[in-house]
Amino acid sequence: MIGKRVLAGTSGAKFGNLRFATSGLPNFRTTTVAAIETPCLPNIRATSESCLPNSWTTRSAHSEPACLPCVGTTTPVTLGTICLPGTSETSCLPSIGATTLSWRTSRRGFASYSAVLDYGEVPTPKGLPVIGTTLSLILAGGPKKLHKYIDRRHTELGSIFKDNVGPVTAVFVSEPEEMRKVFANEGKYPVHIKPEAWLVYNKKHDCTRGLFFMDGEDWLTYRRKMNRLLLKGDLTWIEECCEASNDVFLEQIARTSGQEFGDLERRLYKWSTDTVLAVLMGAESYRTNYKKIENLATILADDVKQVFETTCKLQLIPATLAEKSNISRWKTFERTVTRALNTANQTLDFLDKYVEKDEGLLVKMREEGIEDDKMRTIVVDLMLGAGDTTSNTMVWALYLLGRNTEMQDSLRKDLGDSMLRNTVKETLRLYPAAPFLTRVLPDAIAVGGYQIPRHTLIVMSIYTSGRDKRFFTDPEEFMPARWCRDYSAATPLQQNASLPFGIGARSCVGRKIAEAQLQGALGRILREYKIQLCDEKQIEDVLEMITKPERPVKLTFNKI
Ligand code: HEM
Repeated sequence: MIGKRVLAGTSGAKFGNLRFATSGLPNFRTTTVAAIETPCLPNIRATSESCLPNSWTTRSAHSEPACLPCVGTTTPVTLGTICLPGTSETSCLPSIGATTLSWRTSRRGFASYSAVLDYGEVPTPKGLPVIGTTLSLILAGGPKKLHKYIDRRHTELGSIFKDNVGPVTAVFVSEPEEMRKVFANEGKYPVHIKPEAWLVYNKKHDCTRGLFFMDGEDWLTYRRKMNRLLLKGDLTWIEECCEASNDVFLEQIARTSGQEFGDLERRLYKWSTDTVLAVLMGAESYRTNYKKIENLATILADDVKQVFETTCKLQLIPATLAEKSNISRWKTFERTVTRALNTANQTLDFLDKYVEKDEGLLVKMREEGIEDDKMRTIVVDLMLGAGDTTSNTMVWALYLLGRNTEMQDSLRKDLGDSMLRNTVKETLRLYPAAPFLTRVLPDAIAVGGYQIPRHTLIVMSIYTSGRDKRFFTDPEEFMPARWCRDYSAATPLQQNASLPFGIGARSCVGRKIAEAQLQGALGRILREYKIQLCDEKQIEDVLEMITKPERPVKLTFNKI
């Protein structure tokens, strides 16, 4: 009579390794007892048509919600005994992975039971002892293909599974609602994972770093201040700064119009660096002094690119080991980071001299009461961190548009803000710069029907959720129009399925800068030029810290 005990029990009552959360129970004491006594879950489907008093819905971690038909009888029926792990009939629930069992009666409304399975039940790929599934990852193409490997695992094991990636065990989640739940439970000081090589460097050189590396109260204090400056209120000033750096970029395009726009990636790093410098100085100071800072901006952009490349080369080796054995890759990385930090510091001193008006982020940060040393730390990190994501997103946008000249034509006919926003959104859906977002939660949480202990590394598979065909028809297709408000498929679930900037308190603080920069530049390029790829062959995406094209994109801007 476990069912009865469940009904009479309270929400969260635990039986064996199952926990039941209940809702609406008082109404169901009599009618549903019999039904609740019955469900050996795998049998529900088989017997429902003839036996269940009303309509049932089962939702499992692995299957779509399925509504079992109403059979029009109101007589409670006992089908058997509930199967619970730890009782004599133990095998049913874990095998189906059911998480919620809910039912509806004509007179009494709705109630549901959630069965939360133990952490040990989280689906796990078969792996070898000690090395876990590392071998499978290597066979799938290694860390560069990690996002594809994880995507395949989701297809195989469902929207939640546990895997060892190298020495780390992580729970991967791809269901939008469950990802939201993780963010909603991230606590006051959300914790994300930082690249190990950087942590080792910071420790060795006693180097304090910006927002991405901060934690606890220190992070919250400065994050709130930066939110006020970069995400809230009237942000037209940011658009003006982006316009100023886009002018420089568009001039370069004009000079090379009709020929291959060589060194695309490097030039886009420079464009992203210019944008950050313009934001720091303010649009007018940047325009007036651009020539004076141009050389330093070029050196900084190249340094940032190299930091990124040398960090990627350390991806395969545990950084602590690389540092201890002082291998040449570590030495190169260390040298490159030190140089980039010096260049960024030097650039900041230089910029400060040329801020002429009461404008720009440097002035605003001082007004916000951010102390000079803290400002330096935060700003230097913005210079080092912002280049990769925006430049790379621009490469993908140009590639996707270049492959689809008809799309370019149709966008040109309706080049309003919303279409440009949709184009950036769609680019990031297909190629999210960060294909995984990480959180380590302060408390245990039920995700996807499993109890995840506190401090477990939870990885949100943004790449997989953004290509989920339940939310995006023809998910591999580049279709900016799918984000139009009147497009029938644009649902809140879609919004949650594509989270390139993350969500919640620790989401990207530079989002408005990135969007203004990308939308502004794409609008001007599309208005004035046709983007033509030099090589039409499809380019695969690889993971090198961010989702990148596996070979350089080559293209020409042809004046319209
Ligand atoms: C397309 C461009 C960009 C994308 C896709 C992107 C994406 C992200 C993501 C996914 C995070 C981590 C969120 C998390 O852990 O939940 C993040 C954090 C961050 N981003 Fe961006 N970003 C972009 C551009 C920028 C730019 C232009 C800046 C600055 C000018 C910037 C500054 C930061 C900072 C400082 C953090 C750390 C925030 C914190 O830990 O509080 N990002 N970004």
